[in-house]
Amino acid sequence: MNPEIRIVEEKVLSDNWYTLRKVTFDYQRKDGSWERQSREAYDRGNGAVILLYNKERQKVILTRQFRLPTYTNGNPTGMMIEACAGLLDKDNAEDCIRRETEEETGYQIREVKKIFEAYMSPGSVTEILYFFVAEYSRDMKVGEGGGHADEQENIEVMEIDFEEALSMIQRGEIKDAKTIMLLYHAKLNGLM
Ligand SMILES: Nc1nc2c(ncn2[C@@H]2O[C@H](COP(=O)(O)OP(=O)(O)O[C@H]3O[C@H](CO)[C@@H](O)[C@H](O)[C@@H]3O)[C@@H](O)[C@H]2O)c(=O)[nH]1
Ligand SMILES: [Mg+2]
Repeated sequence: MNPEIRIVEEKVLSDNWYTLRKVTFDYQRKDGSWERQSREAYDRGNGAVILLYNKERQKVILTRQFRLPTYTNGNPTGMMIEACAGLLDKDNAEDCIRRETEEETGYQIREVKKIFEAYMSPGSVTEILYFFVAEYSRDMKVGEGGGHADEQENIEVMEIDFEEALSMIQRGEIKDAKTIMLLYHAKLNGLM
């Protein structure tokens, strides 16, 4: 699709849980000459994330869970506060986020609104993430949430004041990019 790129070889380096590939390609420079490059790309599929908000009570629903990669890189407890999110299976992003919301938070939401999509780590991870927002209310609570027990998710559900969530970003207590993007989107667009 891009005439300035020619894929030469794709080699799977690891396919234990997700797939790590080394891709060798020729890249045409501005002066017309070609140079050979290779890059590793980690493919763990695509995902969807959602901010649940209640305008009347000025609250948002977030989750807290252990994230091993952060534990190996400077997060002393490994715990992360994040908006509810999940990987897409074969379903579309909207069905995925409804299902994931009920599994992780226990809320059965109605209207969801897609706000944008973003590559979260374009130099190394293939994933594109679909961003949603939805209003929730107490009567939509149909279960405890917590995630899939057989997937060992152990997700804690938190209901937090919107302004407090924004302060938690400033204090470094919320350090997850997708969650920061959603909270700032809500602030910037007057969702609350
Ligand atoms: N056994 C095993 N399980 C794994 C491994 N990697 C992930 N899992 C499990 O696979 C499940 C994936 O859960 P989801 O809720 O579908 O995805 P997520 O991890 O919350 O993904 C969301 O957050 C990611 C990090 O920000 C995003 O990258 C992703 O797009 C999405 O938003 C979790 O139970 C997780 O523990 C692994 O290497 N081994
Ligand atoms: Mg999840």
